[in-house]
Amino acid sequence: MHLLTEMQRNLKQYLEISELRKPLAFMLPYAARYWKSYAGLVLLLFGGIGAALFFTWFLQNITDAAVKGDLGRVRFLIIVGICSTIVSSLMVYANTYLSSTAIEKVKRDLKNDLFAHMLRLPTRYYGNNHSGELVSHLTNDVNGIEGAIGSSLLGMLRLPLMAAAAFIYLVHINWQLSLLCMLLVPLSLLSGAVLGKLLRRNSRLIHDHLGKVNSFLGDAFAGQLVIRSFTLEQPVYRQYEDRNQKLLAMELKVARLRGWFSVGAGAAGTVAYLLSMGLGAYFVTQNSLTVGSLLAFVSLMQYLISPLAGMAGLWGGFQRSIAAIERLQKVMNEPAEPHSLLSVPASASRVMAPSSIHFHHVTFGYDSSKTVLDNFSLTVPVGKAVALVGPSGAGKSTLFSLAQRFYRPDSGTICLDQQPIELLSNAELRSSMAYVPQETYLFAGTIRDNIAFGRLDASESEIVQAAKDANAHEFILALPHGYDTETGERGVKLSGGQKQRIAIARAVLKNAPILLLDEATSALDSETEYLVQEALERLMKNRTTMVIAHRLSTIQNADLIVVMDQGAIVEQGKHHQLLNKDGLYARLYRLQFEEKAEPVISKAGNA
Ligand SMILES: Nc1ncnc2c1ncn2[C@@H]1O[C@H](COP(=O)(O)OP(=O)(O)OP(=O)(O)O)[C@@H](O)[C@H]1O
Repeated sequence: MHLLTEMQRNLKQYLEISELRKPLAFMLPYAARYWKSYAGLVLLLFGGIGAALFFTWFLQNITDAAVKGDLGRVRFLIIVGICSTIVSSLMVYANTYLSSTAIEKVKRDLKNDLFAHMLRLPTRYYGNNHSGELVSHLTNDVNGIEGAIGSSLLGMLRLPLMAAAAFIYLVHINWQLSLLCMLLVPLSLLSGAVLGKLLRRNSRLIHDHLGKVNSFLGDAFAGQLVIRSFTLEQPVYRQYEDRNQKLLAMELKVARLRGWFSVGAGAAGTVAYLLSMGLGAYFVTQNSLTVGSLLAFVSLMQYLISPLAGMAGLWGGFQRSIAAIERLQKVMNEPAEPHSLLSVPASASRVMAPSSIHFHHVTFGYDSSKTVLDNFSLTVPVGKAVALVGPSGAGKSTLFSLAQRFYRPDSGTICLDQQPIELLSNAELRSSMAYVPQETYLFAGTIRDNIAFGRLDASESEIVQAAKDANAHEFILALPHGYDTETGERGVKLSGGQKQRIAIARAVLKNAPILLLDEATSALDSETEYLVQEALERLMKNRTTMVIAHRLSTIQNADLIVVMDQGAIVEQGKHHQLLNKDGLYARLYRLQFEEKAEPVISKAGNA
């Protein structure tokens, strides 16, 4: 008894049934939505088996009728054969159509769910995973599931059913010959199990590698200007070539595995075929088997042998799909944000009244090894502008990320007025803030679309007004198609100053009571700088504003300047107070002043 359960456990492990359970359970609800198509496919599967048996019967009978010279029966059988060929062709069409519909619909649903889930994943996840890898999940992996929910799965269902039906028919024709076929069963189970394990492991490696190649390509295209200006085309091409070569080597390994399996399965089938032919011919000479029965037997053997040889392909496709599903499951199992933008209906995202922002004893680090903000406290009063200044890495941008809850503090609280932001949904929190980033990201689309991201239901006149307030209207009208001008991927067609004003227009349109402004570091010509500055001052009016200032000349009118260093406030006050203090602010200010002065001196020296 103990030995039996032990054997059972070993066999289970070998066939990896338990490992298959989770990925298949994950796919089941998706497939279940299209149960009608699948039910149709199962019916067609039985229809297909019936057709195979029918054609065997047909072969047996037409041969025997021909041997007996019974022309009337031959004629009748030919008519029956033509009719059944028409029916079986229709079944092939229905099978192709139904399986494609079911598979494509499941893929669509899975992509939608996956993307929705990805949108809800915490910011940290995006920091740890390359965008190319994420795209790979939505493309390579989703396309890779086909084997587990489509052709391979149905093929694998068909194989044992067909084998069982053929076996019953074979026993009916001649039981001694049928025993020969039994040899094939353990052989196919064993080789399938071994091959499955190897194929799945290799397929997982291939999917992982594909994800990395996608990430590499994403970088290569996003950074193409860097590649060109540093003439990195050759080394980048070589790296791609290497990765592609590695992929080829992996694919060839899988091909070799499948090839060996086909050889083994084919050889086993041929031996069984030759044996049954030889033995069958002997039975015919002994008159214990008719010629028709022998032909029927041989044809049935083909139904058994060819799927067995094809099993390498089916099993390979199936295992490859399981590896893809496992990768998708990993993403879907990542915990999503609890207060999700997507889980809140749009109507709930109301614009809040002007409020103050309070950081109470906030401590935070992106990872446990390094504290970025240490017991940080700051109040930004209603309608006032607080400028954050400090050396690179002081933690200024981190404050913005925490205020928008892209990350959560390790300890301490952040409040709008007296309300901790933890009590607000993402929609409530983020609709009360407009963020103008240092680098404006322009999505592919028109200028109008890009401004409308500030508020999707804005009218044309509101969009134009926002552009006017952002000092962007004039330059937009001067573009070839005005507001309909395509900005192109990554907004390559606009200058830095123009992009900034589009970002300001977005913020104007959003009309949020709190403004988070990350001032651009890149220097603008004085006219553009004036236009940007004027637009910003208009935007800041009557809003609670936090501004990260890189150019200290622009924040001299701020209500409060907070100087940060290594995650803590080291000084605060008005511009002149801080200059008089002669501390870090005064040093940074002098540094910028000298930086500006230096080229002038060196130019003068050269002259
Ligand atoms: N996504 C992130 N993951 C891990 N560490 C990060 C991340 N973003 C920032 N850091 C680290 O946190 C620290 C503070 O960065 P932060 O961007 O807040 O500084 P900053 O004052 O805004 O600098 P800068 O003026 O250069 O933008 C730095 O040491 C930085 O390396």
